[in-house]
Amino acid sequence: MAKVSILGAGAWGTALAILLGNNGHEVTLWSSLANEVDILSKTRELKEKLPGAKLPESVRISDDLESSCKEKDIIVFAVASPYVRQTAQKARPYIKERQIVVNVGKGIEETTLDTLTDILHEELNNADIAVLSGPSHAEEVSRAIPTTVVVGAESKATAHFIQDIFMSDRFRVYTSPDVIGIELGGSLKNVIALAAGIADGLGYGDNTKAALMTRGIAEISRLGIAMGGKIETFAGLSCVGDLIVTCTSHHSRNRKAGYLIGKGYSMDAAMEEVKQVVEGVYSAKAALALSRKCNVEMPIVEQINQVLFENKSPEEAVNDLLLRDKTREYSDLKWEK
Ligand SMILES: NC(=O)c1ccc[n+]([C@@H]2O[C@H](COP(=O)([O-])OP(=O)(O)OC[C@H]3O[C@@H](n4cnc5c(N)ncnc54)[C@H](O)[C@@H]3O)[C@@H](O)[C@H]2O)c1
Ligand SMILES: O=P(O)(O)OC[C@H](O)CO
Repeated sequence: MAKVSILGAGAWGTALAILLGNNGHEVTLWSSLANEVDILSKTRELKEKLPGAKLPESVRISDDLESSCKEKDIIVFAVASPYVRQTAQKARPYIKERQIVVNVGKGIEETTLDTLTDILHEELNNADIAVLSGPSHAEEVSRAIPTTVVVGAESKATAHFIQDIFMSDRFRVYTSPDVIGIELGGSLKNVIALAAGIADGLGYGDNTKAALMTRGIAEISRLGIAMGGKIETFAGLSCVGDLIVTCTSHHSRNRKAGYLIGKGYSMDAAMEEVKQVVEGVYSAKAALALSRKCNVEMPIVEQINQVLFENKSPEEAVNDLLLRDKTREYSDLKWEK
């Protein structure tokens, strides 16, 4: 049995608390949001986000960061990306040397272009930072629906330690040394999921969505490899796997926001309607900035930015994608004659 603390009691933090509590670990679930602490303490359930999924009795709910961080084997960051840095700054005094910290959020900071593990490295010096990611909607994990994810860590020992703690007969965990590849796949797929949702909202078909998903993977892989990620990771759970689930699932917040934009909502109105964090909106500008910094072409990411932030109509964005200059599918593949 391990002592685990989860910082962030939204849908994902709560689903992981259910998983880890049922795995027999001593779990503390912390939130800075009084309404989350209140509702979970009173009802043991996040009724609006995960109806019917009860926390095991053993899970402790807390609003006290010091006791939540002290003497833990693992601290899990399940915080929406815009709040990761401030949460890490608040937790810093209570984090011990070489503390294992696992990021389970997905995003890139707009102002610094840092991944969430980069932020944790900067704010929690000397902690042992890892990432857990993959196709894993909280609505399904909280109901023990079979799910697979990957954990990335700098050392094999840390990856295996985290794997053992999270793994159950319904939650299979693979390991990988490619932390940056896992982070980028998980964050950038949200931007492509917005595009897939927009195509659905416009009433386009399966062909259009398959095109966006496949060319989206090409864009993510190009950037990811330029930033040091490994090609295999972009064909794995944290990229292709998560892209499939996010672009096709009725649970996806990113796909739903895109769908509403395709139906004519403004970005702000769509985010308001979804009511939960839409990470792709926060990562879209960062993805565009990274593509320019690394000199990597990302036409879908460019069009999504114009739709979100420059009032371009989604129909015009689709036309501009289809009418780009003719090109090869993969520039590395060349003819012999
Ligand atoms: N929901 C899912 O199914 C799921 C699955 C896998 C990964 N994720 C990722 O995990 C992260 C958390 O997702 P979630 O659905 O639990 O998000 P959420 O919107 O429910 O928020 C999670 C936590 O973020 C913090 N937070 C949110 N708003 C805040 C505010 N205004 N001020 C301070 N802190 C605030 C709180 O600690 C909150 O508990 C995201 O990056 C998401 O992409 C989500
Ligand atoms: O519901 P979404 O679109 O925020 O996606 C959540 C997770 O990333 C799915 O693995």
